[in-house]
Amino acid sequence: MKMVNPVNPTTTAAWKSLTETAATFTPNMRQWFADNPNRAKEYTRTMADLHVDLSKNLLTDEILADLCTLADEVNLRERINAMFSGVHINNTEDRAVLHTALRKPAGTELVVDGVEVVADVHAELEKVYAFAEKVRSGEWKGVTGKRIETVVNIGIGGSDLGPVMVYEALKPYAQAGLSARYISNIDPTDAGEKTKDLDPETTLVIVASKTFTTLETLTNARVVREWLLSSLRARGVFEGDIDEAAAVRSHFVAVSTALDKVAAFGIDPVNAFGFWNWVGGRYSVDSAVGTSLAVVLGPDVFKEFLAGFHAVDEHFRTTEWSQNVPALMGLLNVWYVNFLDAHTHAVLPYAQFLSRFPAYLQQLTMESNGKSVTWAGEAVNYQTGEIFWGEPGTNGQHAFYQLIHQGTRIVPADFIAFANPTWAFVDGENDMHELFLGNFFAQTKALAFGKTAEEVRAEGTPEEIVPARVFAGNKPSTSIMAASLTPAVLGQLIALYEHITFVQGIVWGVNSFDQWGVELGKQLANQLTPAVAGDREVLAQQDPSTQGLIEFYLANRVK
Ligand SMILES: O=P(O)(O)OC[C@H]1O[C@](O)(CO)[C@@H](O)[C@@H]1O
Repeated sequence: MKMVNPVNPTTTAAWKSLTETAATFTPNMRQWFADNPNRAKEYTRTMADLHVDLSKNLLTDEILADLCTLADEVNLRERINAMFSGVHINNTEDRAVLHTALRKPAGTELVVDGVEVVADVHAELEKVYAFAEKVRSGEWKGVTGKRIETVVNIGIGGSDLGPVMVYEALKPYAQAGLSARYISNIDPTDAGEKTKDLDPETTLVIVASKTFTTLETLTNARVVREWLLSSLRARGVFEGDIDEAAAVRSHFVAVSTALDKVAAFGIDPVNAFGFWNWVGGRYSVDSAVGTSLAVVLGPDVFKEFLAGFHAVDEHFRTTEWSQNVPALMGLLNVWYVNFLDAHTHAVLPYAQFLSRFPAYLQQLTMESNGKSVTWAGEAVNYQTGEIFWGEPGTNGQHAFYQLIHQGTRIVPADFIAFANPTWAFVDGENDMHELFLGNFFAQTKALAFGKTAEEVRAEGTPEEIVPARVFAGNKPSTSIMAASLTPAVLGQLIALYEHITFVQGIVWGVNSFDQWGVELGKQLANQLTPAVAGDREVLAQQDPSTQGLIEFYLANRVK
């Protein structure tokens, strides 16, 4: 089925109405909450295990109604159905977009391009789980007969950020005696630091790359293979019957859609786990790309994680807009970006274990929606994309929150918190988690309601510094809570943001599933590398700034 051209959102009735509303919009959260004691209840939604309070957003019933109309006017429902049914909505790569099929329960069906994909997904998952169990039980041994203690995942972008974020988030579920590390950067420091205290005999390397052509990943894989072989050589491992090929077979497995390239690298195709070109890299943590997680956290945890995604998929696919959490959050973001001139979006998890979640979301949202042409190839005449960023609370409170509270910009913020901590400590009389959550509740309250000049004066503040101590309030935030950070809840959170990203992409009419914007830099890096290695002819072809930088490098490099 051919993709229908997107609707230019600025031509819709809802867009016009929202533009009119924005022109005279003077938010007053204090008033809104005073006028309607049910506001919190009326703007709170439940989705699977998530409790989502939207009431501290710059939102009225009228705006909400217009946003829902906008969703209809840009045909969001049809687009959702197109994605879930396998239409090639990634039109610049002529691919279906089916990360939602990765978490469909076994036994359900989905035929795409003549193939029953759910059966394929589960066959591959079973392969990953069987391998994971072998490593976990000690049946899988290193070449010298020792059981595996450390799994090193080598990948970058979607083949790294998802697995490392989930590993950090769900660490308490790791099997005792097993841990994971993640090498991504082509900066030699990354591989150097991550291997320096590792025992090669108990290390298993997973090379994860959808394309198996990514410079960083293949370079790191070669370097780590050399580290492993040379360390084993130094221990005399290859002096008897064991050869180097056997060591690579025992210590290297791969995850890729390009299994031929995996074999060329020397990894036994039997130890390669596949996925499909209809899974975008940034949407792939729930495929075999999560093999490190299945090994260290276990297949049961991984299954629970996938079930979390699926619960949100079903909510998103079947729920009307006014109750549909990903749709509402995506539409709200459009309201902020296109009508209230917000440029960035903060994600502030009150959970140390979610420290990598903002970085994960940066790839998800910015690689997806950082586009300036529509999927029909037309230049857009409105803003797209949002700059996602953030750090766990409370750390951020002592760093950048100042700007969110009192700066001139509007920074919509998503707060994420859990009723139960992973670690419990008591400090004197105080339960530490209560202190922690007290801060979370306080921040969203301060942002919404601020502090007036009268309130500042009433505290005895000298008049000349009253203005500096006023908090304007009306700073938008969404609070997302769950009982605990479980595998299912984490799957729900990821799927929530995947679908928020989709909603925004549909309103903006962009293809959220290609990433041509990363290509030019890769091409130029290939062209420039000889100059960096000292090739004067290639150097002379560069622009003066690039030449100057490379000259500085050549003059200062100590080899
Ligand atoms: O898994 P691969 O093919 O190595 O790609 C890694 C990452 O590189 C990108 O293609 C960007 O360069 C991402 O989209 C992807 O997640």
